[in-house]
Amino acid sequence: MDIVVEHLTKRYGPQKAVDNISFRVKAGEVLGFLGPNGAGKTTTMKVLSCFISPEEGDVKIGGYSIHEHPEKIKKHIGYLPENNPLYQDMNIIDFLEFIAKIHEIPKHLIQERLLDMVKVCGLEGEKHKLIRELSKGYQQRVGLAQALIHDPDILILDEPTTGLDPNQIVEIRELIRRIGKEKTVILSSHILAEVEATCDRILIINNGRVVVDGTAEEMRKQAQGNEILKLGVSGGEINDIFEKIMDIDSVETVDFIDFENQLFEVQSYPDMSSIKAIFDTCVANKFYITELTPIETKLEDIFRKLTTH
Ligand SMILES: Nc1ncnc2c1ncn2[C@@H]1O[C@H](COP(=O)(O)OP(=O)(O)OP(=O)(O)O)[C@@H](O)[C@H]1O
Repeated sequence: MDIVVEHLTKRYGPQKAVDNISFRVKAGEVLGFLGPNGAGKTTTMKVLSCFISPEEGDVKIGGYSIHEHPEKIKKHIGYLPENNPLYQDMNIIDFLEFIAKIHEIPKHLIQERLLDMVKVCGLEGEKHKLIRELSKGYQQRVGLAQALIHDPDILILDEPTTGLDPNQIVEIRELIRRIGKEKTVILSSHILAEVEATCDRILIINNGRVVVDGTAEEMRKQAQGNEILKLGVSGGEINDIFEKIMDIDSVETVDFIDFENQLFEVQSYPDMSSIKAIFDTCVANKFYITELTPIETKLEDIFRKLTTH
């Protein structure tokens, strides 16, 4: 099921929490919704899940508009809200049964669905425990199970790994990746590595507006520009090495990184690579290379550049 968001605006009083955003998610895609605190991620997810209405714009899910068919849309959406509110005094099975009834799953199918969810979300060992007795990671699994119980085509997960320890984070990410093979998923986070590890595509929002829409690879390419290399050279005097590298036609700048270890940062002219010429120059001058590695623009740097005011 495709999601089409068109010119969406949501205000809280005078503040535009979401400001004229448009994007699409194709069926089967896992989209990472990334932005700093207060960017408008939760607000957008609540609109998509039909919990709040926008002032302007529309969202079409499988062709249905949120304005005209919110009830139809809700049947196709599984939503895991931020902070995952659960009924603490129910055990897992009773809680999931309660949610299944809310979704009006036919009585004769409920038992099968419950067992399915317990299996998919890895809850077998804990299924008779009260929710308040569960670790945070297991509570998050219960949250995923409640979002999935009516077998929705679309899963909307608001910061699903917040508050988990590193092992739990890896487990929940793996679970999401597995689920993402069969469903369209939108996942919000303010952690870049998380989105990169789990998602096919990344949408960065800031101050309620979309600032980037693409794959991690595309973002890197866009920001990369010129080739930048970290170069270590020995077997010669440092200023001599500096000059010989600077003499290479494709080299635009050479900077010292570490004088003692003879490390340089070498930047080439646009669309040029200096790797072969550096190698040839070192051989011709009887220098030897101790290190030659491309310096990648970190996604964190791109994110910071795009989202700091
Ligand atoms: N119910 C509300 N009433 C008033 N303002 C709100 C309400 N909900 C959100 N806001 C404001 O709208 C803006 C966007 O909030 P939102 O929760 O959508 O951001 P977010 O990207 O999910 O942030 P976070 O990563 O911190 O959860 C914020 O400035 C927030 O204070």
